[in-house]
Amino acid sequence: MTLPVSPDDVLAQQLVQWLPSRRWYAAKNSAVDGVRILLRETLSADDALIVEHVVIAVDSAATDTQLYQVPLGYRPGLPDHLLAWALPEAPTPTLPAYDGLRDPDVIACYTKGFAGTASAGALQFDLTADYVVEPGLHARVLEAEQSNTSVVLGESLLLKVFRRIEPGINPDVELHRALGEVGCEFVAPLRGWIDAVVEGSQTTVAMLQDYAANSADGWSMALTSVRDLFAEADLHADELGTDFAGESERLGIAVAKVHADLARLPGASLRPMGSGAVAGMLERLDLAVAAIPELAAYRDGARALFEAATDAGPTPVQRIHGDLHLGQVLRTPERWLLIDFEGEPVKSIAERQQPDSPLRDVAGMLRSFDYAGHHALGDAGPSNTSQRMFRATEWTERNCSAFCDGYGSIAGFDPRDHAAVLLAYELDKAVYEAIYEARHRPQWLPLPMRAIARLAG
Ligand SMILES: Nc1ncnc2c1ncn2[C@@H]1O[C@H](COP(=O)(O)OP(=O)(O)O)[C@@H](O)[C@H]1O
Ligand SMILES: O=P(O)(O)O[C@H]1O[C@H](CO)[C@@H](O[C@H]2O[C@H](CO)[C@@H](O)[C@H](O)[C@H]2O)[C@H](O)[C@H]1O
Repeated sequence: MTLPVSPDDVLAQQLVQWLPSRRWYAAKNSAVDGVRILLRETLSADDALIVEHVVIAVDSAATDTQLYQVPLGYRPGLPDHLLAWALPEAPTPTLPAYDGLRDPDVIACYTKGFAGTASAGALQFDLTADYVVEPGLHARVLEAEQSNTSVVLGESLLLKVFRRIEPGINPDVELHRALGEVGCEFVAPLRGWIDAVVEGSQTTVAMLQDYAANSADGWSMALTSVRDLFAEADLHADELGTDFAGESERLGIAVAKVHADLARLPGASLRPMGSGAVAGMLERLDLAVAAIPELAAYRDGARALFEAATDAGPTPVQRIHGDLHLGQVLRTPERWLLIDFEGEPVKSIAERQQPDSPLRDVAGMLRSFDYAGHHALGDAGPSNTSQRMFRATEWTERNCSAFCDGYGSIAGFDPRDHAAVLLAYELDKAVYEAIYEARHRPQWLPLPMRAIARLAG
């Protein structure tokens, strides 16, 4: 090998330029002031390929320091399909570096780590009892790159490499493990995880679980049903071949069963919604107003709705999913699975580990039915009073109702009987969505705006 890899200070500069264009980089709107390399572990090195597991701290004046993981590959000449994933060239001649999770040969180092056939260095690979991983599994990265990067191994396992990491155990691993231990059928079984010591703290860096090969996500299925509704001008939602209400009811049952299993974890109790929770919701609304000034008109209505929830008496609190929507559920041939228990990405891990109301998850699903029902309308704004708007709302109400029926049949209470609390969580979620859409998908902003007007107007 003739060329060296970039030294730490040069690699840090390359990453400063490269990070803002990554889908998984969370602080896109804040300038990166600097990158510090916290861990740089060589997993494999020969003349054709060097593999490094890199953990960095990203400093920015606008946000707290954030930690990210960047598995890197280096090759003397990058093949065409890796060029799109390359880091910017270094100022002095060095081996070209690229996002390693786009290269099956790099991923093979992680598979071998689980199989126990490669040295793991600073990374600690764990498998759940008696589980065995074969070292030669074919690797395929999931194209829909989201907050993290997920790789399918041998069409039977999913390796999710967390991008933004925080010290401690990641709730996705923690809750999948806890649910597996009590035999919950509504999550994909956890098979393993990887830890590293980062700045002195044990930190989860990746998770291995069963890959549900023949599954469809709830969002795509719901959209198919809505598309068919719009195509059949004479039919109501309940007359469609692709009526979704049966699935929504089964989904309600699955969510309630997961909640029942999560309620076995420490911290479950009955609690009224306190003034602290309302202050948090109003704080979030203030953030939304700063980004979308027209939301200021809903401040009084929102405050009244949030405060009504504090008078509503105690409701259960426990560990929950925390960011539940139709994109976080998969329909396998047998049942619904809930995925991605990381919680709301804007909260710290410590916040996400606090007991919270299961009604927050229910509200997340109700918001998602609202999104699915209305997103195909084109002009989804409040001015759309067409027949299609009427039918979209009919679809949404039908599926929200079926979901609550299913949930109530297991939970022992109907979420709609806690209307004041449920509405507060729906509004809080819509406010969160308004911030999310303004930042990432402004053309989707009318969806949460319409909900805020309905709930707090
Ligand atoms: N166990 C699984 N089986 C099959 N596909 C899965 C599984 N878990 C996640 N997925 C797919 O991977 C995508 C990303 O997973 P997710 O856990 O939501 O990651 P992220 O945190 O990056 O959003 C999901 O949208 C889903 O399509
Ligand atoms: O990436 P995550 O799954 O953690 O969630 C974030 O992105 C979601 C969009 O991909 C966003 O969800 C919103 O849009 C969905 C449709 O694309 C809809 O089903 C959800 O109800 C709606 O909240 C989610 O809020 C955000 O955290």
